[in-house]
Amino acid sequence: MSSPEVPSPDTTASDDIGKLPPALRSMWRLCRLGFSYEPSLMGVSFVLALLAAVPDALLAVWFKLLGEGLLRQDAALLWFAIIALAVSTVATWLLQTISTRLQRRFRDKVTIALESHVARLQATIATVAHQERPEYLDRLAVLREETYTLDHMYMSVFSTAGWLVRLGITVALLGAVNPVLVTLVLFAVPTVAATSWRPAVERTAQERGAQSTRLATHLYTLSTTAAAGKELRVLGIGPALAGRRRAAWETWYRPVAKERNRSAAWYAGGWAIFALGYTGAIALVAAGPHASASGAILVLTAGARLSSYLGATVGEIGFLRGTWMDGAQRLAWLEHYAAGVAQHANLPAPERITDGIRLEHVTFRYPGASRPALDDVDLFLPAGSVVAVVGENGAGKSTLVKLLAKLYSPASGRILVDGADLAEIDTARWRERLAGAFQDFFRFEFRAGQAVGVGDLPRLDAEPALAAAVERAGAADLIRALPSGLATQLGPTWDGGVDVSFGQWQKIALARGFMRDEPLLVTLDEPTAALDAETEHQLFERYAERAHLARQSGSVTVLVSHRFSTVRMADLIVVMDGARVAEYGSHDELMARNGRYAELYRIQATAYQ
Ligand SMILES: Nc1ncnc2c1ncn2[C@@H]1O[C@H](COP(=O)(O)OP(=O)(O)OP(=O)(O)O)[C@@H](O)[C@H]1O
Repeated sequence: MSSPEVPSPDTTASDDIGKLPPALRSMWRLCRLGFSYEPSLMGVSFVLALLAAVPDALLAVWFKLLGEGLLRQDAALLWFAIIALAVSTVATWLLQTISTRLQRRFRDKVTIALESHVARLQATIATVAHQERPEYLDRLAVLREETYTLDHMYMSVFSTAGWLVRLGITVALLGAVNPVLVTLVLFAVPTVAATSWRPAVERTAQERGAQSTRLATHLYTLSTTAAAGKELRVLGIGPALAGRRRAAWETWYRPVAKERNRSAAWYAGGWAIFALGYTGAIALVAAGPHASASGAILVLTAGARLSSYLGATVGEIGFLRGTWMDGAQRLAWLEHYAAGVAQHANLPAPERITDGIRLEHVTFRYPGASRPALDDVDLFLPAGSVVAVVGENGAGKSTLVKLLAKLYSPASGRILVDGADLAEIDTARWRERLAGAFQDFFRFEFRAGQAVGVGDLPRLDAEPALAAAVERAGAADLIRALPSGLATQLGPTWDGGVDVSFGQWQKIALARGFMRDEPLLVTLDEPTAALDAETEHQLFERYAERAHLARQSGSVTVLVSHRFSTVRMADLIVVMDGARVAEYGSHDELMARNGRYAELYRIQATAYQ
């Protein structure tokens, strides 16, 4: 089955992340998505939910006949009513039970499919802005919570359809006693309106405070996890953090509670109106012009059921309005955003780099930032070279690396790979040819071999490749010292898991970055900051040597480091200053120029003497 079309958000919105896409189309799309995962289970569950409603709603008729049989002393009618009551009750129970079991199965299967869909979307969006910008994070934080409840949506749709069938039959029965009774439905309108309006109002208040909830969750994680444990205790800021968490939660909760109280008052008012109508209906049938005992029995039973059916229907509609509509809209927005970011780049990555990577007037500003992180950068990174990037904190070094990895696109200017615009090269294929490691690496708590192997997924368990990567990263001693070598589980919270030091985690990250054999670009963004200067120096000496031997592959290595002893062995050194390239050249050239590099180099050399 083809994937349902994704509704596009309202791009006329002034807010630059765009409004959520239209509600109905998003909800319909989510239904079709569920159907595309499990068509038969969904179809059968739906039909059974409708069928189960019929005998349940007919109970009022059998009660009426029972009353009539008793009043008329009609044994045949009495027995018919009794058998019909029994059959209806058993049929309702049986159909309901089968339907619920099937719905659960459907729900379990769809849950995992939907969660995987959302996770895949977020993890594969080509750029990282959605994981760094507060507006995106707030929108996605709500979606992440809702993903766990989206599966309830399908159950709720089935139930709502069942309740509507019950309502339809009940209203028809009431109409048969006295057509005026159909107007009872009108008395339910305020309740239905209040119920469907309620979640939207509450949701808006929740989203307005989403940043405070994120802060509260962040502070809770800080207070309860090991990562921040030491600092927290040494600084003695635990109680202050707990206080701030409480305050952040209150900031979120106060307006939400206010909205909840306001909408609850409207809701209660709606129900009071229905109660008035119901009382009037009973009075009309029991004491009106054509009063009859059996009519009164039917109105009493059907009317009472009407109110419970209505309660259930509006409850489901309220849930659907809240979760289905909102979740569906957010999901459709995420899909649309992912498709938009996918950039229709279809050039393949080159087999090898023959000339080099050229940055032409590249300017980039982070969304919301007042000044550019890269400003009119012109640079040539020759094929087969090791290029070191140095500069003060915030000079734009990591940003340069992020642009080369296509995690962001330049606002203006171009990055050319052997003359081909990087923007035109398919992002996934470019990334397949990247390797490297970052200072803010991730600790993959897998088996050590897999924590390295994910650096080149097709060779996840390929022992020779793992051993080579470990050797390149200078991590062989570390792996040997682990109780089961590459098979050792990392992370103390897992069964038999071991913890390793920060520097050792960094070596594992580095080995992961060295998994790919023939990358076009290797980005090493301070990947050895946790290692001592001597170890880093030896590591890069070996690395640079190997990079020079493999020069003919054309691979370009970009190394960001603050250690000039490491930097000096690079073929080309780029000095960044205030988002611009201040100078570049080899170590000897830059020393001879006696500029910024020479000054920084001497300061560090003196400090180490
Ligand atoms: N995700 C982001 N959102 C907004 N601004 C950012 C983001 N990342 C970096 N910046 C800003 O962009 C500028 C360049 O940052 P970048 O991380 O490239 O510097 P850097 O030279 O790598 O610094 P360091 O040596 O400290 O790692 C800085 O002013 C920084 O505050």
